[in-house]
Amino acid sequence: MTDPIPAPALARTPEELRRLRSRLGRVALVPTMGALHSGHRSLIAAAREHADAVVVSVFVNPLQFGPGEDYERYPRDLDADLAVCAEEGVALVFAPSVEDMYPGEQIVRVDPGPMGAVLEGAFRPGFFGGVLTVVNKLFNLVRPDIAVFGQKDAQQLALVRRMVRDLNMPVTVVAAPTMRDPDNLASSSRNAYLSPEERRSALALSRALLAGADASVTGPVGILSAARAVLDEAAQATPPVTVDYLALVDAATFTEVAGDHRGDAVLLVAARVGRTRLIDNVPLTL
Ligand SMILES: Nc1ncnc2c1ncn2[C@@H]1O[C@H](COP(=O)(O)OP(=O)(O)OP(=O)(O)O)[C@@H](O)[C@H]1O
Ligand SMILES: CC(C)(CO)[C@@H](O)C(=O)[O-]
Ligand code: BAL
Repeated sequence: MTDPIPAPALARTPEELRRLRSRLGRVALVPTMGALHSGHRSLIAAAREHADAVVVSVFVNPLQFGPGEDYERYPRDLDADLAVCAEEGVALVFAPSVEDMYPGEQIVRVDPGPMGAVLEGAFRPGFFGGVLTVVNKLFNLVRPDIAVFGQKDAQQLALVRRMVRDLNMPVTVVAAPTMRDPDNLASSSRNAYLSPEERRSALALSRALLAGADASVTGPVGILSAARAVLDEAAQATPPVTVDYLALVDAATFTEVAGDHRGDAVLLVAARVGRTRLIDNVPLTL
């Protein structure tokens, strides 16, 4: 018989967190909104490589959701998340209530600057201010040495890196590559919203990125037109894929690249299928 998997310690309040955190040495934090999947498992595995103990936060942050977004229906299942964390050898799960994270009005917020106003920031006004504010709060509460973020949310990762640099935060940011389901759809908690037909249409996102990456020797114009051709076809599918943006940006600044760009870039797509909004990206070296 195999030994039972030890359950991670669970902190529901900042006070419980403080007490339990003090017993851990070098900590790697994996911030999440729960509904843990293989993408989160890979972040936890990366975190294990860098520290004595892994702390996972599970918090659906109301500050980063706009009106009409899916805050209310976002999947929440703490017991399932704790089971995943136990399997992955997580030492401590921090799952605070909204009241504990925001006991009064959150007046002071982190300003993400111009990089937070484009792409995801343009389609979700206030989103990155909400993300960076809660990440800052989580850093102050957990006091991690390392924090692991997924490349899947590429603009979020770039902005967290920039916040840590610009505000001299004593945290090392580690990036983990995007995990994909067997059909190549980027793993995401929001995939659970998709019907089988919507999921079939949604596969156009990864196909478009692959077409763009395959055209990388042709430069930015060729990359974007190869990806656009796949998305144009998907716009006619049933159910249709409605693109919010397709962009090729500098990996550090998130400004759109010109024809003579050399260096690290990211090809990004955001699109809606039915009521579900999905994002995906592929890093490229031009
Ligand atoms: N497929 C993935 N591969 C690698 N990292 C991922 C993947 N999906 C999410 N992450 C990372 O996990 C962390 C927590 O993300 P989150 O809990 O929002 O998951 P999510 O599945 O992206 O959810 P959503 O559906 O809300 O976008 C983030 O750093 C995010 O980039
Ligand atoms: C980083 C994060 C946990 C902040 O709420 C969230 O934006 C996410 O899950 O990517
Ligand atoms: N995965 C980023 C969090 C969000 O979409 O709200």
